[in-house]
Amino acid sequence: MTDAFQSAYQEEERHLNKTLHEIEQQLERLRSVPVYTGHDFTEQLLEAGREERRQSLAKSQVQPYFGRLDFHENGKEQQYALYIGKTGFDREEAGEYPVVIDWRAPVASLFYSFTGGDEPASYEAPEGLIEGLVYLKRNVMIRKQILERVSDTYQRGGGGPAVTDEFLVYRLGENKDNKLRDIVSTIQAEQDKIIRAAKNTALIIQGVAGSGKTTVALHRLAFLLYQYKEQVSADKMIIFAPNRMFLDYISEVLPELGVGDIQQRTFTSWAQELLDMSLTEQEGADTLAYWFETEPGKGTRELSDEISGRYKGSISFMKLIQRCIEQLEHAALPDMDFVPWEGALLRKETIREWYEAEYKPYPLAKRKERVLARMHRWVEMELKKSPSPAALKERKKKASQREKSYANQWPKLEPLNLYKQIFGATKAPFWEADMTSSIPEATCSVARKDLKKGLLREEDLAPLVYIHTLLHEIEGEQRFHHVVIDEAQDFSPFQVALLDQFVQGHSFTILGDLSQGIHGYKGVHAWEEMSSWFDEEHQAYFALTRSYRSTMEIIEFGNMILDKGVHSPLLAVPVFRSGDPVRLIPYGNPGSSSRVEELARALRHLSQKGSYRTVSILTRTLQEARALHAALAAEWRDLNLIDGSEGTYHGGLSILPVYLSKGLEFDAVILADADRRHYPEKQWDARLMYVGCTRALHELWLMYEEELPAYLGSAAGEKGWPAELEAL
Ligand SMILES: Nc1ncnc2c1ncn2[C@@H]1O[C@H](COP(=O)(O)OP(=O)(O)OP(=O)(O)O)[C@@H](O)[C@H]1O
Repeated sequence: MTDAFQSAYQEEERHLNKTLHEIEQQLERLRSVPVYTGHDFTEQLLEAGREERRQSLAKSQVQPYFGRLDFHENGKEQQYALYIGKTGFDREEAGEYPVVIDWRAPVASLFYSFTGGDEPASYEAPEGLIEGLVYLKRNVMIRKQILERVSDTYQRGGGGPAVTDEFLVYRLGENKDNKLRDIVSTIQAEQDKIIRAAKNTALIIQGVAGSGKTTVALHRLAFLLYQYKEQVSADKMIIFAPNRMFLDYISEVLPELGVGDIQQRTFTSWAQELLDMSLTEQEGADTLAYWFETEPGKGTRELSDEISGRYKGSISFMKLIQRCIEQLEHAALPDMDFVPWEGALLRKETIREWYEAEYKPYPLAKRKERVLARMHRWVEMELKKSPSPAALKERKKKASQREKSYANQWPKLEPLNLYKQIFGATKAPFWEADMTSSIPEATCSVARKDLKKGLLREEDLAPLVYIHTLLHEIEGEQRFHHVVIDEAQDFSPFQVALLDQFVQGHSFTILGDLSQGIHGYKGVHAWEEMSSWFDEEHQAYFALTRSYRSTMEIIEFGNMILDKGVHSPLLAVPVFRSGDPVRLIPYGNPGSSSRVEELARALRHLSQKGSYRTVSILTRTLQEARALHAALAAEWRDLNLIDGSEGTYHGGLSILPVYLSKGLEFDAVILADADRRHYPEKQWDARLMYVGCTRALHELWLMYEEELPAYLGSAAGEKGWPAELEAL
């Protein structure tokens, strides 16, 4: 330990003790106030405030802060050491700065945006731009009140490189369990810009695998809740993610950041709830099986824009639906007078006047409701003119029947029914026949058959919800303050445009990676397909190119697949963290007779190695994952098979098909059957291979039969088993 380091450590230890003492004193004072349980509203509010502080201080007591920035603001007499933590708290007596500053506060942005250099640094405060000089940037790692590590990334006049990544590299080298974690202590400048971007913008973030997209989006939610507390509330924010297991995987980050109540859904479950209908569980599984469970040697199916998922997800289909509903609005009103009984007449011109002028601003279902209600009121007024009780009774009866039959003349305003009409699965009398002629014939005939059988697909949900919104109003409680879409490359432009109707101020965080777009049969192939929906001034595009998940060796290997297989220019820039070489191991090692035995051998080795907590075998298909799991289950009772139906990710040892591994990460990955037969040289197969390889944090082994795909030909990996296993 150098002297400088020792004195820094001692200084921080003293500061930590002082801070813990301050927290303890504040907590003691709060605890000494008896808890108020009475009915006085003001007292109740005060009690709620005290309880909030008690909880937040109790949290701070475990790890009060993680960073320090010494800053000399222009015009101030002296520099201050600003300590930054997950939650801030003030001194009880007035002071220049709080004891700990919340990481989301404007001044804390300096801690993230400052990347070294002796020039003045600045941050945007509510009162304007604040400038000054940074003297020290320090990471302080405290676990359970114990100071474990002090690491300076910048010291004014320190000579060496402006900012080193030593602390970041240390954090990235840790092993991972079954949950994604917060990164407040090491947020990077390019990530911080996204987290702090203005609320009312549709942010589209293209980020390479492992660039922190998911993590950054979650931190952004915590930031928006802090920065715009008056305008947004957690229960009005929603995260859309691909499946329930992924939602479970990311479920710890927000609570770690002190944020609760944010809705986390799949698009399917949200849409089904809104429509009050359900798809069969089987539908999702069938779609995945159709696209991914192909025979070895065949590779993924060919894609084109004629594919029904692509068409049904397009803005042109959305516009077609809009035109159909507009025509329906023109044609919906029955073209007839209303005669509740002989001798009484409500002229069609009068009814049309209500429908087309007075109720025009309302959506169709409401217009219909209003017209019928007004007609009923008119009937009641007319009934009052009845000459006798007997006539009144007779007229009432007739009027009621005729009101019913008049209402039946209106079209059924029911989304599924109208949707069927669009594809000709039932008669479509309310719009012109050529209205739907632009739907590709293949899409139309498949949809017609499906709908006649009562089969709905995931791709039908956005159109159905859209029809629902055109017919009915979007209720206040259905609106969002902010929407996050993770894995957005698998979303359609239609889905985004639909959600735009539900969110205020185009407030979106849309994140994904085109190179990982393995669901090309429904997702976007270029971000312009989505961004074109938003006006220039309502959108911003960010590209994250640094990858934090994997070692340099794995990232470089992934880049080769991107370049030669996916043909993507979006290569990843590694953080300088070196590890073991990527291994390329052909099956057929002498002494080992089968593929299963060799995969077992690899799993045995990696699961016993070091302190890896998560190791996975990725297969090309679910069928292969099932068979392998059955073969290995006797040796590993705790080996999890992930088949897409589960709601929880358990970590530990897993076997899963590669297409279900998206978004997850593992300390070590064994990519089974990484050969040409399983991954032919097609762009979509190369994407699957890319997704699989980029799941690994520290170690990646590819095992294969015969030949590797050509794009791995010049692979910068090491061939064969590691020396210690080779010798066995
Ligand atoms: N600034 C950072 N400091 C420390 N760790 C980071 C940082 N940014 C990202 N990470 C880590 O990198 C890993 C990848 O993050 P995340 O899953 O959010 O990336 P992603 O871009 O969504 O990945 P993918 O698209 O491959 O699923 C996680 O383990 C995350 O904790």
